[in-house]
Amino acid sequence: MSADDRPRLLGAAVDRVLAETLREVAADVTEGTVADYIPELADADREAFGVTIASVLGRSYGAGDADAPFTIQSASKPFVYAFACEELGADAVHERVGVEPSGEPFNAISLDERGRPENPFINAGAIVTTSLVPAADADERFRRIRDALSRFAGRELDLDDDVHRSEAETGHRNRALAGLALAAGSLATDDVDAATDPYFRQCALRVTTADLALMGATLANGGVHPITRDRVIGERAARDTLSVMATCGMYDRSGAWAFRVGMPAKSGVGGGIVAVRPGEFGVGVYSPPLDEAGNSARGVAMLEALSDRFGLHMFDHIVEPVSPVAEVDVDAAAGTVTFDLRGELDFIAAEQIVHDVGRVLEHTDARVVRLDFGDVTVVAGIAEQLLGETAAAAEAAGIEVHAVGAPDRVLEQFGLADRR
Ligand SMILES: NC(=O)CC[C@H](N)C(=O)O
Repeated sequence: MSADDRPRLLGAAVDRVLAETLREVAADVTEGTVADYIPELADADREAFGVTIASVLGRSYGAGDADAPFTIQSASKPFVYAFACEELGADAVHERVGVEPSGEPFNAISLDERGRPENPFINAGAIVTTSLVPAADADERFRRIRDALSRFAGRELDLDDDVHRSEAETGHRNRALAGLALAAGSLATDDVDAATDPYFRQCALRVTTADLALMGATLANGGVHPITRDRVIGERAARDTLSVMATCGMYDRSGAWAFRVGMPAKSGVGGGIVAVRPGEFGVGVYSPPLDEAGNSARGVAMLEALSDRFGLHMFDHIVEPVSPVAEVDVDAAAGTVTFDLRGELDFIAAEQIVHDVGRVLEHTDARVVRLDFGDVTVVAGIAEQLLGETAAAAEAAGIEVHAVGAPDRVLEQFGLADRR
C-alpha cells in the first residue's frame, strides 16, 4: 500500500457497501423507460448506474458510474427555488407559487385557487420560480442561475447544447404552462420566453452524481458548501428548500417516497435523483430508465435500499440518546451541586437535566446549583426556555443557579449570562 492509497482506504467500507447495493439493485430492477419526449434524452445509456454520497465534512464515497455526466433536468428545481428564496425572501416567492404536493405528474396543468402553481417542483411552478430570479433578460437570468447552481456544486457547470436545443424545439407544453401562469398573474415576467428559455437551459446543465451529492450536501450543511466553504444560501432558505423536497420532491410519488425512503429528495427525467440527510450528507444517484411517475426506477430502488441498510429514514427512532448530564458532583461541605452537561441540548435533554436537578435537590440540602456548559454544543430554543424558567423557579425557592464553562453566546441564549 502506498501512502497515497491510505486516505482512500479509510472510506473503502462505504464505497464497498455502495458498490454491493448498486449490483443488487441492478439485478433486481430491470424495468423503466428512458425519457424520449425530449428527443435528445432518448440516446442515454440505459445501463449507466452510479451513486455518490458527499458528507458535510467534505468527504465523498461513490460506486459505479459516479462520474458519468447527464443533464440535471428537474433536479435543478430545488436549487433555483433556494436561490430565489435567498434573493427575494420566501414570502415573495410564495406570492406566486404554493408549497402543496400536487399529487399530479410533473407536467400537470396546475394552478391553485389563487392562480399559483401548486409547488415549485412541478414544471409549472419551476418555470414561475425561474421567472422570479431578478434579471434584465433571459440571458442574464440563466447566467445568474448557472452561477448559483455552480456554487452549490463547487465547480463551474456547463450546458449540454444538444439537450437544450432539443427541449427548446419541442417544449411546447412548458411554454403553454408558462402562458397559463402569465394569464393567472403568477409569472414574474410578461414575456413567456424570458421564463422558459432560462428554464430549458437550467434543465440542460450537465452534472455527475458527485455534483448532485455535493449540491445536496450544501443543503444538508445549512447552505455552506462542504469543500469550498462558500455560503451559497442562508440557513432559512436551506430549511425551506428541504421542507418542500420532503413533501413535493417526487411528484405524485412523494407520499410513497416519504413512507419508504424518508429523505428530502428531487428527481429529474435525465435519470438523476438528489437526496439529503439533513446535517449529515447529500446523495446523488443516476440511472436513465424512469418509472411511470418519471423518477429513475433504479435510482428510487437504490435510495430505498440505502435508507433501509443505513437507517436513513427521517423518522427512524433513535433508541437511547446519551444522557446530557455527564456527571453530578455534590460538595456537601460547600452546599453546591455541579452538573456537567454535554452535547446538543434539545427538549428531551433539557427535560432530563431539569429532572436530575430536581432529584438531587430533593436528596441534599445544597443551596447552589452549578450547570457546567463546557461540553455543550448547541442549546435549542425550547431547551433554553425550559432551563431558563427552571433557573428562575429555583431562585424563587432560594436556590442559586450558576451557569459556568459556556461561551457567552450559549449563556446569552437562555438568559444565564448574568448568572455566572
Ligand atoms: N421532470 C423533469 O425532469 C422535467 C424537466 C424537463 N426539462 C421538462 O421540463 O419537461
